[in-house]
Amino acid sequence: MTFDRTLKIAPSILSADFANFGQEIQAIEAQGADWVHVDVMDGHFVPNLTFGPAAVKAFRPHVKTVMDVHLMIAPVDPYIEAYADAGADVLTAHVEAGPHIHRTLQAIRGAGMKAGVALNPGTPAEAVAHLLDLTDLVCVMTVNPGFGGQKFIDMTAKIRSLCDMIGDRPIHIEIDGGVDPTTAPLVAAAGADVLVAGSAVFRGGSVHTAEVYGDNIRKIRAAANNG
Ligand SMILES: O=C(CO)[C@@H](O)[C@H](O)COP(=O)(O)O
Ligand SMILES: [Fe+2]
Repeated sequence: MTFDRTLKIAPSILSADFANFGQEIQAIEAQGADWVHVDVMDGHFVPNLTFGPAAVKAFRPHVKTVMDVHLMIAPVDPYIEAYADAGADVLTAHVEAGPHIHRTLQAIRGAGMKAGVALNPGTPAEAVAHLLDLTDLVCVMTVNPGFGGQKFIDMTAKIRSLCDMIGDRPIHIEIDGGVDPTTAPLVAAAGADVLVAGSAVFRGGSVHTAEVYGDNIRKIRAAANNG
């Protein structure tokens, strides 16, 4: 995985058809997705439950781009090897998930993956200030994590602070939650390069009408690039 700052759209398969993940992943990639975002929830760190390492491993052969795994679980450390074995390219843990995020990021890199750190809306940018040498991606949550389809919370001031803090380090800034053609220009202009979008990509389409996914992805990308 090489680093670049061009805008990337990462559809979240949380909004896909849960009976059809393989075809859904193939459809979004054929329609222009740059990364595939996989939301892992444990019913403890967040009040929702999705899938674990065995399911993520089953997604892997379908993902030809980058498998971006967002862990909304606590604790994280006991599962890092399992997600490496499942084939995650990027593994993101929440800074709020435990007291030892520094060790967690070291372990993620040690297991051969890119290390991401996510910030809930209530957590300040400064929480990652001493983690940047261990971090390949900072995920700024623009909803409280747990569900797709929630209303965007404006975090543009936090994104700008992170950009200043990151400087020219090769660290992606990812935005997750409520991204659509209206909100994408705000976060792109503030400095984000990876835009996660679930409902705004899958809305109105299916694996049989995958061109709808393509239209949705193009609209988000065009809005972000023109913003
Ligand atoms: O991590 C999460 C939610 O906790 C996200 O990745 C959502 O899946 C984004 O969904 P939309 O807000 O784009 O519908
Ligand atoms: Fe996510």
